[in-house]
Amino acid sequence: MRGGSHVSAVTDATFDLAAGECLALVGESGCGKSVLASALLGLLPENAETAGSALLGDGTDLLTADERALARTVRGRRVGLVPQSPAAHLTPVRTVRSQLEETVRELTGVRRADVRAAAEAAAARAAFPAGHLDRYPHELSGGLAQRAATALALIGDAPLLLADEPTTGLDRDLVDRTVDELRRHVGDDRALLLITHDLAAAERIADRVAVMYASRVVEIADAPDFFGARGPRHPYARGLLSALPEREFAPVPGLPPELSALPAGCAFAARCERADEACGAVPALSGGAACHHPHVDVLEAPRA
Ligand SMILES: Nc1ncnc2c1ncn2[C@@H]1O[C@H](COP(=O)(O)OP(=O)(O)OP(=O)(O)O)[C@@H](O)[C@H]1O
Ligand code: NI
Repeated sequence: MRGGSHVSAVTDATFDLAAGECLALVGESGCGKSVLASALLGLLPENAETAGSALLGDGTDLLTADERALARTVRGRRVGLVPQSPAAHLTPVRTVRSQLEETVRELTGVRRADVRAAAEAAAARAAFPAGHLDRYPHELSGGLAQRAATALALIGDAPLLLADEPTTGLDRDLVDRTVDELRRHVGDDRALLLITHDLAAAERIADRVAVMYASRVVEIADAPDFFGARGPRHPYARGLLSALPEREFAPVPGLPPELSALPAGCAFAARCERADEACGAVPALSGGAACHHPHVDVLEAPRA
């Protein structure tokens, strides 16, 4: 892509997401999480190549649907997005109130007389202070822009909501409040894909966890298993969890490979104490982990 080189940003990502469910997608910076979200919105750059499919419940394939259909019937309506860089998604020349009201008019059947109140209610859901509604995006802190973007994304009540790092720049209380609100959005009949670095936020609201490493989904697990005594199966996922301050606070040694120069076999092998010659071949995702030597024991040091 950039400079003519080819980046495999997402490979072998297979998962499903049912109504009523929250899946947290976690993994280090640059592993391909946001590219995956872009693919699910039909927002990949023109020169991107895709293979496979990303199906909505009615069979619409988000990877092949034409741009007009995506813009008219999918984005915002059936697939909502809390973008990773909200500042870039807010319209610079319009106040937050005016953007919220426009989205209410576009995506809901609210009567004209009630648009203002509906916009204010959306702001309140995302803990965006009413006193800042008449500000322009450049007058907002990062955390406030984040909350404005979350408020906008909640308005359409989309059956699938993608939240790409929705808690960046928020302190712990607001993180909890924001993810709880996103979880409420799911209810019984909507789904949430929460992309996050914040494993505590994932533990708080996710039903399942998908771990991405160097463009691949390397583990999918039920959240209570993943965070509980059983622990993750994949050595990388175990390492991510152990790196948490409230656990062992020991980072995974080494760095992930460049996605433009992925090794032939398991991309984690170079950092993995379990690696052997079997790892020269890419492991398939089976039994919840893409690993030749998954952990089958329980975590040695369960949480205090
Ligand atoms: N438009 C693009 N052109 C070329 N490469 C890109 C493009 N967008 C993303 N990439 C590359 O794809 C890879 C995955 O990027 P992505 O933004 O999905 O990572 P991420 O997991 O979301 O990271 P972060 O946690 O930092 O947001 C990176 O190597 C990035 O440089
Ligand atoms: Ni990202």
